[in-house]
Amino acid sequence: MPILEVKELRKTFQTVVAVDSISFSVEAGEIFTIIGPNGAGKTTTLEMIEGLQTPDSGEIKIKEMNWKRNAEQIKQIIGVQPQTSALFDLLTVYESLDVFAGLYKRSRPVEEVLEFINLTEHRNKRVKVLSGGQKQRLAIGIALVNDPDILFFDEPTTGLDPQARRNIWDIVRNLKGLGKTTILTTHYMEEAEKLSDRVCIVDQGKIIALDTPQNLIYLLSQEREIHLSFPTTLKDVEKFVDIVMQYPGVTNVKTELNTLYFSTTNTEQSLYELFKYTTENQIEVKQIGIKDVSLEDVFISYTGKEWRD
Ligand SMILES: Nc1ncnc2c1ncn2[C@@H]1O[C@H](COP(=O)(O)OP(=O)(O)OP(=O)(O)O)[C@@H](O)[C@H]1O
Repeated sequence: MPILEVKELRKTFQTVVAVDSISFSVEAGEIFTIIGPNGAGKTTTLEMIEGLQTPDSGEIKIKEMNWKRNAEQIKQIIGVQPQTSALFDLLTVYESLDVFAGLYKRSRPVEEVLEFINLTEHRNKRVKVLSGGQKQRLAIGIALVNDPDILFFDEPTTGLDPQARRNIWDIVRNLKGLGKTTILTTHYMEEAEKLSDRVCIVDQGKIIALDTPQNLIYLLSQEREIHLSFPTTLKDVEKFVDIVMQYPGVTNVKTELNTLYFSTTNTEQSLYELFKYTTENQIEVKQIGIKDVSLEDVFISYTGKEWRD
């Protein structure tokens, strides 16, 4: 049974349709990422699930409960990361966690949360002197104080440098290790690809694709772009191009200086044939490159437009 089910969720603001009939379900223990460009409807979707906004229509079930009937029980089992701007500058890290822990019936010891978000050594620092990454980790800590089953993080890594971003990824992965479910939003394709079990791509309030990152990429295309460089200019270039064209699945063969480029839907067989040929003809290969399809290519393929990060 899914831990979260969302059916036909819809929300409009005056003339803007922010969320347009969105449905999905999330299994316990998943890292589920909602990704989309600015204004796609990610925050509105998340806030409706968190009970912070009321949908115009649609259904939200969290562990078979709903906000109308079971608001108090739901609040005990979810954790929502606040915006870092909502933290109190003058409180220390420890005090910030302690204040929030006091709001719940069941809470985790603050020391444990500090350890989990790797802020133990900064426990007595005031919020205002923390770095951006430390503030985000503290905000995640606040979401953890009631030891929730489901966590909601809205763009937890926006604006952070690569190392600070990776520290947040580690926390999310550790939460998965504890069996927690995390639903997060992001602008970063790489983050969705590396971190998530499943990715829901939204654009203009609608889901345009939902699957594991691997499947999304695989379904789009099995085609790869391959290039091979040689130490010297190839002899009989035209003959070579003709031979490569005959390999199964190969299209778009071209050469430029000492490099051969082609696309193939059968990477393994094409490379096997190619290396057989270069070996038999004693052609030395200097470098080989294979370009993978990324989630960004998936977005462009579904929407026909560039990803606006
Ligand atoms: N309170 C509001 N009043 C009016 N329009 C709103 C309100 N909240 C959101 N919108 C509009 O709804 C649409 C979806 O906004 P939302 O914040 O959910 O998108 P988002 O994907 O989270 O974007 P971002 O990545 O920029 O945070 C946008 O067009 C936005 O301008």
